[in-house]
Amino acid sequence: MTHDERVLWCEGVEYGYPTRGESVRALSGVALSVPRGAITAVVGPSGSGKSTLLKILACLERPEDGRVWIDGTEVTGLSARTRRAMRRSRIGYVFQDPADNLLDYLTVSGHLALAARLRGRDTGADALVDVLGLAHRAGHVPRRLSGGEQQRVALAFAAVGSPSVVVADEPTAQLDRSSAARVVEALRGLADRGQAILLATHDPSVSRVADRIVELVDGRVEG
Ligand SMILES: Nc1ncnc2c1ncn2[C@@H]1O[C@H](COP(=O)(O)OP(=O)(O)OP(=O)(O)O)[C@@H](O)[C@H]1O
Repeated sequence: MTHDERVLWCEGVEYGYPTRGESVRALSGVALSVPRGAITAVVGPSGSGKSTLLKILACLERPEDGRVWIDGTEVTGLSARTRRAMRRSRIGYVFQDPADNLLDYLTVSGHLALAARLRGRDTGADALVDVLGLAHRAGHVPRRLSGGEQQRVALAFAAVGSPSVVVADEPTAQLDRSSAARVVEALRGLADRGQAILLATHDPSVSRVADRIVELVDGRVEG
């Protein structure tokens, strides 16, 4: 990967969770780059640090040490307010549970309009609805949608306005096989349109379509 292709990267990331007595080391010296137009999958055993790494890269947590860059800006030292603004405009985040991603009272189109307003741009919202196979669901609220459709709405919400990166933590974990397959297709469609995607997964059907695999073991990148 050339340096021009990467939109998000980190070096020397360290993180530990304070617990009574001693801290649980979750990440040690992690370096990673995420290029545009590709799916980067973080894989590894349960507890290896995948979710922690995604939260740090998405500016939801600060690392204890190490640095993170988004579009060439080093974000670890920025104020909480600037980090929030960075997150809103440059990062789309998809949580594992569809219920955590959507608002009960908003339709699919309502979600896309809200995402465009929050991000300050609405480029491609209509095309996203098509790419993600949601056109026939535009007027529906989440409870009228299947879990897989809800995750595709969450992906659309995350991708409106083409943020620098869409980050998805185990996006298929709560889905059956065929719904998961549609979500995987949707992720591929977004990447093929140039979107950078970073995800964590246990699901081989997801890691199979990834362009790059990063394996974490005990908080370190393998290999
Ligand atoms: N809030 C917390 N307090 C204390 N320890 C935590 C906390 N969250 C995570 N950890 C620990 O940090 C390590 C990394 O956890 P993390 O959730 O990042 O792993 P993961 O690879 O995403 O796991 P999974 O695949 O099970 O979701 C684990 O040892 C975990 O027990």
